[in-house]
Amino acid sequence: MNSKRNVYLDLKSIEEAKKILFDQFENHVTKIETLDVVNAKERVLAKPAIAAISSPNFHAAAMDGIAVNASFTFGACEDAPITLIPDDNAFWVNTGHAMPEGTNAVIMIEHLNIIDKKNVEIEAPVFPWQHVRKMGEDIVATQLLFPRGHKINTYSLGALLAGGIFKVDVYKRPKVLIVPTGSELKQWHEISIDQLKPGDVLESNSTVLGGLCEDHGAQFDCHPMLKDNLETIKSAIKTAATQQYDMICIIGGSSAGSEDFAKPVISSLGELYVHGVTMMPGKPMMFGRVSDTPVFGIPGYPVSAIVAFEQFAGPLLLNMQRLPSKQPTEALVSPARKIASKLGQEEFLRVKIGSVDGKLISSQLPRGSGNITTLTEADGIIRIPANSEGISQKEQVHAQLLRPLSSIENTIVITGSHDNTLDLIADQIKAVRGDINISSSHVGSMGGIMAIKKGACHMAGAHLLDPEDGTYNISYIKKYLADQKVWLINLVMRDQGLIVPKGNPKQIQSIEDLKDKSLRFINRQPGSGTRILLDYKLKTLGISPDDILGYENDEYTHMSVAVSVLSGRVDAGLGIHAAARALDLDFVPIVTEEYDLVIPDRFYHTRKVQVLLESIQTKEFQDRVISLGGYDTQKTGKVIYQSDS
Ligand SMILES: Nc1nc2c(c(=O)[nH]1)N[C@H]1C(S)=C(S)[C@@H](COP(=O)(O)OP(=O)(O)OC[C@H]3O[C@@H](n4cnc5c(N)ncnc54)[C@H](O)[C@@H]3O)O[C@H]1N2
Ligand code: MOO
Repeated sequence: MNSKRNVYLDLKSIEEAKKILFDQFENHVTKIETLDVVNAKERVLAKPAIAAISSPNFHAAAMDGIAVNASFTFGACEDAPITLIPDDNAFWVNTGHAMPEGTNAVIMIEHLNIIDKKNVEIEAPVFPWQHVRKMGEDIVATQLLFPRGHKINTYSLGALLAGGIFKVDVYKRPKVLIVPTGSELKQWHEISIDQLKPGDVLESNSTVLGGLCEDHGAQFDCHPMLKDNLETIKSAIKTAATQQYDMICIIGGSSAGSEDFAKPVISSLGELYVHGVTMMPGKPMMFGRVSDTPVFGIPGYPVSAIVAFEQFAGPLLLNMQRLPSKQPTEALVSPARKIASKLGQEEFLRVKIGSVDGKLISSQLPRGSGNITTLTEADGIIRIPANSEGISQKEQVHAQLLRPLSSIENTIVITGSHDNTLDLIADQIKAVRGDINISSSHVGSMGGIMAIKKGACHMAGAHLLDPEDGTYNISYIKKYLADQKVWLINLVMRDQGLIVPKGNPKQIQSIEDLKDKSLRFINRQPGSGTRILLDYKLKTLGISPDDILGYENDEYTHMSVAVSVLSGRVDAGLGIHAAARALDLDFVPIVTEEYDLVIPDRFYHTRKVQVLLESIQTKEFQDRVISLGGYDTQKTGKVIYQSDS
């Protein structure tokens, strides 16, 4: 360790930090360049676009037919048709032709009686300018087509060309240098997966931030990755600040660790304006100035990096091209459960959103800012203000939407117990219907039943054993969902058992073996079918939960139980065979259980649910399920029970 630890000097709110940023760099606007219109898509006009010519630039026939002077046709009727003589008092025209001298109307060919080559009759008069596109109808020469600041989209290209504008003056795209730092980082193209050692981290932020630069109209260069070394990073930033970059983003090393150098680099080379913003994720972000270039210290955690960029660097890049900040699309959502949040920092909470019974319901995703999937899984972001301790279940709140509402509305929301085949359904359904999505969240079987009761999902995955008669789910439906008609459809039969390390080093053969206090166990959360199964087994075997080391520690999915075993944190956990197989662990079978889908009748008959039910009955789906291991599909898709209330 060769450096002092950083401390945040003075945390700023997002608004305060933005004000400082814009006070400092408001006037940083890129230079102007002249481009051929055809190369100017997505660029921003630095000068107004004034039409050079009118469009059409002449009176043009709008239909195929014959051009006439309307006054010549007045008085024509069925009893007294008027004869037109082509090339004399009328002229054949096609759509788009210039109107011949002296004419001001077009009669469509289908309204003519063609007598012979020389004589054409009409039985009705026409009014002046009928079926004629007058000169300047669309664009008039000297008209302002677009003011400066207009972002040229595909439609704009058509208007510019039609208005005779072939070159435009646009703001240059800002150029950003992205500097990934961290001795632990490995480039994907320089390492194979099997060479990765504990502590190595695949570098991904520079690709993501580069993409975000482009989304904000900028270009980017990626600096080669730098080790955590103050002098190396300092020298790279010093050089970069003399080059033609409009912005520099140092990634990583923004927080308080001994190897976090962004802050000393910026302060020693220039001036640091802000270090620490009261937001989560992204708190340690910073910015300052080196030479005249804005330099950001972007936190290394992937979600923190994205939030920090989108809140600060992105808007500054837009301003450099005189574009306004992006305004996200929002919708009012109802949280499925109460959301707690820390006072004093504005939280960007990632949520899944489902549309159930016409109401948008949000369910919270994990908060970890190191987990990029909390964003890739998210349908929206709820911003919880710094002065709020959270959101109650009764409140409706605004969520920024990350995908279109139509796509959210076409999503089947599955809540409840976790099973690996739910991921297969999500993929399989896409093979037949690209517009239907699956969103599953894992809250345990009882959580799923309760979500159905509350109208918060379209279906629930459940495997709730009734110890009295050995049936699954039916008695729970009768007890908790007596007020509605539901269908119980089997998804799979699956093996539940003890997931143990490869080779089963502790020779665990049964649940009784867990009584050995030297064995560490990981449980599932209360209300999950697996937990109910364990409790049932313990009861019938006469084992007290106190006899099991780790009974009180729980995980939410089979896969996280398997990960706990793989990491060596525990010696065993109860879960499905497929989870053990997926991570190449050993498995001691305990029971074969029924995993079903509980579907309210009002959703059962909808097209999207029927598509799902059809897709689980295909051979392709069932073959994929079998290949996961530990599954039987003989009852898949069968109606197990139908309640009649
Ligand atoms: N004692 C404290 N520790 C931390 C604090 C704090 O206030 N006090 N803040 C935490 C918060 S909040 C955040 S956010 C992180 C920010 O960390 P750094 O910006 O210093 O980033 P690193 O430590 O370098 O990396 C964090 C994490 O991200 C990975 N990483 C870094 N760069 C990349 C990249 N280009 N691509 C992919 N992944 C990257 C890195 O390997 C680490 O795992 O600090 C907390 N700590
Ligand atoms: O800001 Mo950190 O991003 O809260 O994890």
